[in-house]
Amino acid sequence: MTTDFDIRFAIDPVSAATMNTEELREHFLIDDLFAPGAVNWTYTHYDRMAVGGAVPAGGALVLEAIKPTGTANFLDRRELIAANIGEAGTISIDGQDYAVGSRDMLYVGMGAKDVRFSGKGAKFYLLSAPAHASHPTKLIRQGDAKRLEMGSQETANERTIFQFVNADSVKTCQLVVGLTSFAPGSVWNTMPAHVHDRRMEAYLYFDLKPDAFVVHLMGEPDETRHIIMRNEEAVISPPWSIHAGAGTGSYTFIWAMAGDNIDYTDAEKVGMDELL
Ligand SMILES: O=C[C@H](O)[C@@H](O)CC(=O)C(=O)O
Ligand SMILES: [Zn+2]
Repeated sequence: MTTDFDIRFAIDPVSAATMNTEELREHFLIDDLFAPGAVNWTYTHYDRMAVGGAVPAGGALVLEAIKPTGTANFLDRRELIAANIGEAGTISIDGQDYAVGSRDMLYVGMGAKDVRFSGKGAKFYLLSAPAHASHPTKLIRQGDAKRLEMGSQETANERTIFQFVNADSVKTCQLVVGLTSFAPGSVWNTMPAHVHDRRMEAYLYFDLKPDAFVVHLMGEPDETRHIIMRNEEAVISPPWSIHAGAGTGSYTFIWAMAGDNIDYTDAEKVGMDELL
C-alpha cells in the first residue's frame, strides 16, 4: 500500500480573483483521491482540514501518519470521518471492526491508534480536522441522519440534506459532515448560495455519469469563478467563498466543514441579486 499527500496553502480572495482556469484547479480542485491500494491525502491550510481517499481494493490499508500532522499516529491530535461511497467495507479501530455499508459514515475520535480499511468494493472518502477532545467512535447510517428538505422542482434545486453529524446525534470537535441528494431533474445545489467565514468547507461530487460534470461556483459573491468537476472529484471552499453548483445530470455530494463553530445554521445568505 502507499500513502501520499499534497499540501494546499490558504488562498486569499484578492489572489484568487487573478487566477486563470489552470491556477484555480491547481489550488482548489482535488482530482486524485481514489486510487486502488492507496491512501491519498490533500492537507489544507484552511482550518488544517485534510481531505483524503482510501480504496482497499481487496487488501487492507493502514491509516499512516503523514509529515504535516507532526505526530506519531495520524489521529493523535485529530478526529476523522470516513464516508463509504463504494460497496460495503470494514474499518477496524484498535482491533474493533465496524461494518461500514454503502453511504454509511464512521466517526473516529481523537486518539485512535490502529485504523485499518478493508473491503473489495469499498471506497472511503476521508475528512480530518484537529481535535481538542476525544469523542466516542460512532457508526452513522444515512437513516440516522437528520433530514432537511430544500428547494423545489420549479427552481431545479429540490433536494434532501442529510446531516450525518448534528449536535444531537454525534459529538465532534470541528467536523460537521453530511450528504445531499436530489429529486429527479433537480441539479442545483446550495442555490440560493451562502458563505460562512467561521468554517471552511469541502465538497465531494459523486454518482455522476462518465460524460456528466458539475459546474461548481466559487469566489466572493460579487466575483465568482467556476470549476468544471467530474465524478468523484472534490473541491475546497475557502471561508470567504460561496460554494454551489449545477450538474449536467444527476449527482450526489458530501459536504464537510471545519472551523470555529459547529453550528450548521450559522451562515450568511447571499441574495440572488447579489451574485455577479
Ligand atoms: O454549509 C452547508 C453546506 O454548504 C451544504 O450543506 C449545503 C447543501 O448541501 C445544499 O444546499 O445542498
Ligand atoms: Zn456551506
